[in-house]
Amino acid sequence: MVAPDVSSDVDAARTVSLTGPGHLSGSLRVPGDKSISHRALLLAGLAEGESLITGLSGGDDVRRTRLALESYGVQIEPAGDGLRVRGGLQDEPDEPLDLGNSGTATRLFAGVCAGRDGYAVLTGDQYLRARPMNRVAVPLRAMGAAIDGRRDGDLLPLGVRGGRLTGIDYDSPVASAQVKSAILLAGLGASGPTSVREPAATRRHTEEMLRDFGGKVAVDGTRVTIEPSPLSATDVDVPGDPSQAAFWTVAALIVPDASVTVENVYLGFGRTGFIDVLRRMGADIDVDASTGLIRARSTRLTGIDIAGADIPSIIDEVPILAVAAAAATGTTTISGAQELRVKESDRIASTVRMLRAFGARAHETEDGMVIEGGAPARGGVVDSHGDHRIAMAACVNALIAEGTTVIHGWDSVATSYPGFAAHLAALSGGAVTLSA
Ligand SMILES: O=C(O)C1=C[C@@H](OP(=O)(O)O)[C@@H](O)[C@H](O)C1
Ligand SMILES: C=C(OP(=O)(O)O)C(=O)O
Repeated sequence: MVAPDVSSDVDAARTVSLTGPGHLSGSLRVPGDKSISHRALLLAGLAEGESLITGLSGGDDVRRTRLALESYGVQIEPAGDGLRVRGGLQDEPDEPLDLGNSGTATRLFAGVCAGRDGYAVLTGDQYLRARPMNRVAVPLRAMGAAIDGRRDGDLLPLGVRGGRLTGIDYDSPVASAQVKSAILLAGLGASGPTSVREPAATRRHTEEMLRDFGGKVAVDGTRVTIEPSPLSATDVDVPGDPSQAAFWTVAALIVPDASVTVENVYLGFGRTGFIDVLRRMGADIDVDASTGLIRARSTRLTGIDIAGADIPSIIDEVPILAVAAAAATGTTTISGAQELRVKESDRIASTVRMLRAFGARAHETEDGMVIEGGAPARGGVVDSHGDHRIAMAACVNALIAEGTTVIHGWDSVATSYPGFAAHLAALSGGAVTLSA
């Protein structure tokens, strides 16, 4: 069994190379779920009392949430394998909040800052500073917060002057758990109830965990309502990240004679769409929901159509599913995925470019891509465009490519999965290693 978060020197390398084809077998645990880690720390910070949070993602994104809470005066200390968080935020942070590469941390903190009677500045790295923030700023302004930023208030750095919010009933134009979460967090301290309705159901971590911390949350279909309520401390043990398990699942399916088991994975609502999609492609995958186990074995995959309704539950898995599609027989069409254009990179463009670097036949459409599977993969040169998921997807594709693959921008992987390279080395029995 390979443990989560085994860092290696290669994690910090700007450029790596590896040579396929590789062999793959064994079992592992992936890092703690990133979405749940952000929320566990944040809600513990907002709650009255001390919470012990274990199993956290060791990636830089979650570290940014911890640092932002500390800027708000929250006491956070190591305790065994976890962190002990003593809840209680000051009205305003002592310094600008630098959220690094994390869209989730930024949007969730926008909601927290809006609910506090103080001033906060939110910023991040060059990729985050290009991502849209009006999707959260618009509803938070409607609740009474004053929010401004570059490009008509849409881009970081954002200045937020919060406090004295009024509850709203908001119809979100975008299916986004980050938008939903920002509004619910702001609603915690508003006068009156706050509701948000999404156009399609997204991951439910915020509403589920708010309840665990004593929040008054009601869910009616795709509409969530929060009553202003104090939170009280509770311990959280974060399960493994399904979005990271997806890389090893696809690797096991496309590498000949492979079998990989991932244990202790979160398999709750809105996160297992990649398993459904892969099964529709013919994949041999076993799931044991009671232990969070996913086992995948080499399978001949077939191309399918992946459309709008599938997208929210695979929103972060499209780059690795595209690798599976390129290895499949037949054509895969992905549509209704325009949200991918505003992730860490434009993931429609960067995924298609990555596939083409391996000799695959793929092209962009406005809201997705078309991949004609079956072309033999040959090693190529890939640029991650600063996007961890493109770098990891390229690494998996390299396992079935003839020759050497070079990946520029590998260091982005540390935002979510330090130790990915060590896990690959262990699963391949030392046969595939990344060289810096
Ligand atoms: O709420 C969350 O934790 C996340 C929601 C998704 O973003 P959107 O809400 O922008 O779709 C996802 O892409 C991101 O990695 C994590
Ligand atoms: C989109 C992602 O994260 P975030 O929006 O938090 O930067 C991701 O991890 O794929």
